[in-house]
Amino acid sequence: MLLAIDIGNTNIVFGIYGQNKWRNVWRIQTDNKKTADEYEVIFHSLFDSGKICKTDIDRAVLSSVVPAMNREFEAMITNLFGIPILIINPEIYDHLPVKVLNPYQIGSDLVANATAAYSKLKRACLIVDFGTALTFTTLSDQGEIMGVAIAPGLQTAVRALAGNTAQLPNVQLTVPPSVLGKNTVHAIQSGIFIGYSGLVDRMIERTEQELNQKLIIIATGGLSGVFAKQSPKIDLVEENLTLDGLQIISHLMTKIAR
Ligand SMILES: Nc1ncnc2c1ncn2[C@@H]1O[C@H](COP(=O)(O)OP(=O)(O)O)[C@@H](O)[C@H]1O
Ligand SMILES: CC(C)(COP(=O)(O)O)[C@@H](O)C(=O)NCCC(=O)O
Ligand SMILES: [K+]
Repeated sequence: MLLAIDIGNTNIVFGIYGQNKWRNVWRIQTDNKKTADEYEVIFHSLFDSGKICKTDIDRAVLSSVVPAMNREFEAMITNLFGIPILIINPEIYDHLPVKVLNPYQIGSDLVANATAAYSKLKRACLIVDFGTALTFTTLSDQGEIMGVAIAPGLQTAVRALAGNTAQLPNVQLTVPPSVLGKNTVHAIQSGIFIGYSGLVDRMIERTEQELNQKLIIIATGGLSGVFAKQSPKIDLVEENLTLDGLQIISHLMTKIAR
């Protein structure tokens, strides 16, 4: 079975894939102060509670957009499983079904997302990833990554407001009852949630205009489920898109190595 790990700026998502499905998926906080030993304890206890036998895992694949954590994770995987690790990096991009035009200036999570989306759809699409950053990655019918747009994620925007003002609190991101906030919490929820739905719609419209074609819109990332419910332009929500991409890349690279 495969262990796939996606280190994002807020969360580390990892899963075990075997017999064509994700058997378990976990989400833990990203903390670059934790050591390999500490992550080993966390992985060990989650595997135990998921009744996953360590010896059943024979391959690992890792995407990280927090480079400072890579060494600890490599050490952790080696200590815990003693198996080979594939780290997603520009040197393998030539082997992928998607074409990466600027390999050194794109996050490996976005490449994994693109690989999963294009492998599933085989046509032009736009991936909206609601993570720490809100990213838009567009693929052509031929699988070329046509471009990326990056905005602050919703929670990041809320944190920035709370951090840079004396009187605004951190609020939970839910849909407000009205655009006209009647208290501080609703006012922020309105500005962020309704404001961002305009941002997302505009990015989709503008991308479709510039490419002069309709795109399939896929949402992923922490807040995709909450957001997609009130956004008619989003066609699909794929919670595990990044992990799916990692699984596909691992499968491909294992075949090539044989
Ligand atoms: N299951 C969830 N339900 C609702 N919000 C979530 C969930 N998981 C993450 N989030 C929120 O989504 C944001 C981060 O999303 P995530 O995709 O985990 O980010 P990253 O990939 O940058 O680590 C955070 O604001 C977090 O609070
Ligand atoms: C855009 C991102 C910050 C998104 O990260 P996330 O929100 O998933 O934590 C990440 O993909 C990244 O760090 N990309 C590097 C982009 C570049 O080198 O141009
Ligand atoms: K991510």
